[in-house]
Amino acid sequence: MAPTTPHGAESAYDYVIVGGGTAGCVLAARLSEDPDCRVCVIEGGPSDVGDERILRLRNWINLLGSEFDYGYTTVEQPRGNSHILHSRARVLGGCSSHNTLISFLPLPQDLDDWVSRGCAGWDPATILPYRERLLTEIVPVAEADRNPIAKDFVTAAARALGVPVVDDFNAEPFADGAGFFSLAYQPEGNLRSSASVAYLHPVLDRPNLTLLLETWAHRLLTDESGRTTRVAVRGADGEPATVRAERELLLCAGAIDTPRLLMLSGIGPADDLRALGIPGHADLPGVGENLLDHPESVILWETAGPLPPNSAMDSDAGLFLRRDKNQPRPDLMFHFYQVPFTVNTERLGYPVPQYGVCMTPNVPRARSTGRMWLRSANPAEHPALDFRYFTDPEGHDERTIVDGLRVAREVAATDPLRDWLVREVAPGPDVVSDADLSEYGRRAAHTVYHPAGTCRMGAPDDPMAVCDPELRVRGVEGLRIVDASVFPTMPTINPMVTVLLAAERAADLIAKEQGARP
Ligand SMILES: Cc1cc2nc3c(=O)[nH]c(=O)nc-3n(C[C@H](O)[C@H](O)[C@H](O)COP(=O)(O)OP(=O)(O)OC[C@H]3O[C@@H](n4cnc5c(N)ncnc54)[C@H](O)[C@@H]3O)c2cc1C
Repeated sequence: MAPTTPHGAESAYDYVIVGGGTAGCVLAARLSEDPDCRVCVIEGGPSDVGDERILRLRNWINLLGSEFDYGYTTVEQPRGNSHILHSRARVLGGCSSHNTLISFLPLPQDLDDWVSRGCAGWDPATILPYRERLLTEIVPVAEADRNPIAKDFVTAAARALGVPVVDDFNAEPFADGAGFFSLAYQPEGNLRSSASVAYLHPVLDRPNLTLLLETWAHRLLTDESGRTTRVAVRGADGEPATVRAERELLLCAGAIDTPRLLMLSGIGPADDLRALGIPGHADLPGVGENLLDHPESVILWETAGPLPPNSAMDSDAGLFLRRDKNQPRPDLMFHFYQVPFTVNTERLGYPVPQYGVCMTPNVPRARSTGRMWLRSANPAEHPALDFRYFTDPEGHDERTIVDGLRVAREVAATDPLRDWLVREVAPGPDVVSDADLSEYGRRAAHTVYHPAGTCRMGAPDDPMAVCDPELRVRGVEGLRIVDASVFPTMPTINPMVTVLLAAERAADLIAKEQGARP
């Protein structure tokens, strides 16, 4: 932890937010509602304002691996796929400017899990009412975007599996069901209602809100009193500078970059950091641990010809299933893609059909957890990510994928979906045994792009908790984390709305604490 100011100017604000992503945009908008409160956002990527490539939801797939993607890779995954590109958005709005904007409230039991992990104040009765505050426009996929084959997938899934057709997954907690998703978008024009569009665009002219774009935070610094309130950045012009928070520094850099920044600043597992020559500031062994994700696999069919063209973002419908009917929550989830997603099957040698669809069964509450760590003290070097996919000793995650591939075939064999499909391309009808389905499913696996948990919150006596339930970093004064890294466990559903709710709550926690100060 370098206590000195690097070359370049130091500017000061009340709150400094590192990362203008999903959570960062919410916090920036909420904290700057008070005109006397000076808020600065440090964002590594460019603005999304007026950029059609970002703002048009259906272009999301073209952003994968683009200039707007940090493009993390993993260490070898002996039981999974070592070739996954872990996309993380480099643009204002963060992953909400890149993702498919599927919007689910967390299920009440997902939040109960957090409370049982020592996260007081994150119970459903406290958190779910924040939905009323969300500024993102969340609506079920519009009728005009409902492709006939996706409709037939929903009908076939409900018929084959005996689950209800769900009109609005956010109307009430659900146990299982098939249906079109709700998306944070404006169907007219296919425009994103990302955290950036919904929260920041309307308030960009606030004089008390400063955005430092294309600016990379690479180390946290202490001030004269020992509080961690300053951050060393490299600006768009390549020049070093320092930004100081007079009230609090808020880390919103996401589940990969928040722990990365902490570790580069000497906040993390002390022995590991010392071995890299990084002076220790706070020994927090949980930083980088508990790397969570939703792993998925893929099953691919060729269709007779081109499909009707309408869609919101090519994966508009899905399915939740309970294999264990004694449980209140689904334990298997599917996205239905009306395009062939072949990035992993092609690498395994399967043909790429000109016209096709796929289903991607995923593991909603995976039991394999991973970790990430720094490879060196060089802030430019990507950290090592080890998701340890499919390594849980009970084999739960692998079993879920095998069951998912079989369930997918049942749905595909059911009217009215059946008539659209010419043949199963991958893994192909000859792959039927548990062992063969597992081998294929794990090698063709992908991520649903939901890393979380790497700075988890927890009870004061939990040695692996990085922050307390009010999101303050333990043993480090002046620093709070607000992003997907604080999740103690993975919610069953796609997590963006959970991040938005967490950021709304964080804004309240910060305001309350500020109000309590003399
Ligand atoms: C392709 C894709 C599809 C997805 N689809 C869905 C979906 O449909 N529904 C859903 O619920 N979830 C989806 N997700 C996941 C969801 O988008 C994320 O979980 C969520 O947006 C994470 O929010 P966050 O605030 O934690 O981080 P982010 O939104 O990633 O924000 C982090 C921000 O910090 C900035 N940053 C990072 N490091 C630094 C630094 N050192 N200095 C300055 N700035 C920095 C980044 O540029 C970024 O803007 C998807 C994700 C991806 C990538």
